[in-house]
Amino acid sequence: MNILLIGSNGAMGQAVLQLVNRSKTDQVVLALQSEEETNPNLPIFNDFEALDAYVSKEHPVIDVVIDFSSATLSESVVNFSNKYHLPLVLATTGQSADVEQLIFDTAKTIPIINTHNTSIGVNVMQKALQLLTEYLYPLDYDIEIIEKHHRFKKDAPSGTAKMLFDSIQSQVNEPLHIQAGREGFYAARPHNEVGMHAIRSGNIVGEHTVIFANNNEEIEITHRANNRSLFAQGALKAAAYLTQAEPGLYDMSDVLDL
Ligand SMILES: NC(=O)C1=CN([C@@H]2O[C@H](COP(=O)(O)OP(=O)(O)OC[C@H]3O[C@@H](n4cnc5c(N)ncnc54)[C@H](O)[C@@H]3O)[C@@H](O)[C@H]2O)C=CC1
Ligand SMILES: O=C(O)C1=N[C@H](C(=O)O)C[C@H](O)C1
Repeated sequence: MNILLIGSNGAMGQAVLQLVNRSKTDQVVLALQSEEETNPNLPIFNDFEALDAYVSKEHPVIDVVIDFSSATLSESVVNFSNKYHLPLVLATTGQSADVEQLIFDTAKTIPIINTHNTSIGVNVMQKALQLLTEYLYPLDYDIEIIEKHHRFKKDAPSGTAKMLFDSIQSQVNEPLHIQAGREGFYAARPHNEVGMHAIRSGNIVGEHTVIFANNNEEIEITHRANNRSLFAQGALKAAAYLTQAEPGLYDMSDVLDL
């Protein structure tokens, strides 16, 4: 696969490059990042205007776009991919509702995976959460989500925490309310509240815990990412899947056949 990598010198961009460098079949052929860098083997751009000018003039062969950058770029990433009919793995987190709508609309013309977590573990954990919620929420168990990440993470709560919430909500017939952190004195916790707590510290790669508890017992289910290569591996799997896919909005359960 020929990959256009958005966010190439970031923590995740570097993890993707390391993995691709060991591959016999995949290569990053173009890159975009905010920092200037000259690489004789890889054209690197700092904005979409320059990237667009190059692509429209040189017509490089690109099979897929992988984006691990910033939510501030997502609109441009989606519009660029659409303009050149390129499948898109959108792995960046923190998009606004407007951009989510743009992603939904654009997936009518190109294949898109919009996922906040490309790991196998988190995607299987979502299935486990659905089962736990189905049985325990009606029995009055409280549900809380705790996520922990490195000090450089810009968005909170994490995209994965929101995905886990969506899995829980999918099994409940009433609207759940996200309570982002807690402070001060207020009335008792309503049953349909899901607390969401974001820890930022050191170089924690990424950890997500969901607690189900009543007066007598607690169940905790935790996913801990020990390194970033698992996210890069998932993104490459997703990219390969999209190169064979019709236009549409897909998720990792399609890629992993869950
Ligand atoms: N879906 C998943 O499995 C995962 C998603 N992520 C998400 O990926 C994103 C990136 O994470 P990290 O690599 O840790 O961040 P980072 O801060 O280390 O890297 C960000 C990259 O985006 C580029 N960038 C940012 N703003 C830009 C701009 N205005 N113009 C051009 N380039 C720009 C930077 O130059 C850098 O290359 C975050 O949204 C994070 O939440 C991270 C890990 C896994
Ligand atoms: O920013 C990160 O690092 C991560 N972001 C993703 C998220 O917001 O869920 C996934 C992973 O936990 C790492």
